[in-house]
Amino acid sequence: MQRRFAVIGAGSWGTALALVLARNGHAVRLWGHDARHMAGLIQARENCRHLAGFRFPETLTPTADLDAAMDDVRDVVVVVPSHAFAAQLQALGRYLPRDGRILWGTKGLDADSGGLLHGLVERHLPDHPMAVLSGPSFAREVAEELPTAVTIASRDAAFAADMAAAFHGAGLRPYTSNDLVGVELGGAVKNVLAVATGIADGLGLGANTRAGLITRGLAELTRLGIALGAERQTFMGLSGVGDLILTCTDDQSRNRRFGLALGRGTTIEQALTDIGQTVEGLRTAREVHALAERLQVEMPICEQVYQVVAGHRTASKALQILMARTRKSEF
Ligand SMILES: NC(=O)C1=CN([C@@H]2O[C@H](COP(=O)(O)OP(=O)(O)OC[C@H]3O[C@@H](n4cnc5c(N)ncnc54)[C@H](O)[C@@H]3O)[C@@H](O)[C@H]2O)C=CC1
Ligand SMILES: O=C(CO)COP(=O)(O)O
Repeated sequence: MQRRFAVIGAGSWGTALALVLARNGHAVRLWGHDARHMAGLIQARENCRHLAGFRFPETLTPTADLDAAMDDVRDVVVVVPSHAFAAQLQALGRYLPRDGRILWGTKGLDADSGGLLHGLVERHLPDHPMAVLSGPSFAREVAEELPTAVTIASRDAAFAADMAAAFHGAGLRPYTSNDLVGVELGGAVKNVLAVATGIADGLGLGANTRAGLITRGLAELTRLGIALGAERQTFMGLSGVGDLILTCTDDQSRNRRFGLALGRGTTIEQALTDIGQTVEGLRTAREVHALAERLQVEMPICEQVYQVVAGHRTASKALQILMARTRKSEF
């Protein structure tokens, strides 16, 4: 069934998700806060040009006007960076109808409380069905319709199934889950671990180091998840080990490239400027550090990433500390 969607956030991921929905025949309004960027998209559509190299579907309407984007819309897809998530939900509050439903593609934690993003949805848009879409999915590959599998998690199984049907197409296969916490957490923490593996590769360490960091990173992600009430098996799925492998091993990842730059001795500011896009892992490293401390969960790799990005430690010193930790049983 064709429906109307508002996609809020016209960066690479919001644009890719809007393309998926529009190609599936849904009427999609893509809203972005950057008026100049949106004017370019509107003009491209009017002139029947392409959107970031992709044919502009008839069903996709870009706009910088939130009133127009939200007019008569029930299903909202929020894809702004995590630092803007709370403010964006507040702005949406006055538009969302009583039966409105929210899905987000943002991967990160709440910048203020360090909590998961569903807590913000519960606070700002209470009593609306909500879901997160996460998993190994570089925006460009999704826009190119290269086969991609993701997870849509919601405590409302009917909503997850409905959203999975809306996004399902030639290039995107969504699975469903009821483990909202586990799926959200995997998407947030993998960014910190991608910075870690990037740092190691930037230092010129080998394939053994990378595989060790990914595996032990998965162990600490799982520990934190269980402390937060997630299900262990979620971390063996697409939003856990799947996204971890993708982001830690492929240079399309901005978080991995950020780590690579730090490992090679580039400053944080220069690395961010060179990447020129959202690097969630920087902020999330601080939030995971605080969360792990609060819950008394041992997360040595994330902790060392935090120490490096906070400027307390060099990358090579952080690696030395990890290797010298007290020996312990693997499981
Ligand atoms: N690019 C990707 O492959 C994927 C990204 N994500 C997640 O999606 C989220 C968005 O990332 P991208 O689209 O890739 O980032 P991006 O860097 O491509 O775009 C970010 C967009 O957010 C907008 N923005 C910045 N500050 C804002 C604010 N205060 N209010 C509203 N909009 C604001 C910018 O104008 C820009 O359009 C992140 O949490 C990221 O981790 C998730 C899966 C894949
Ligand atoms: O989340 C992503 C792929 O699943 C994108 O990762 P980066 O933000 O590191 O580019």
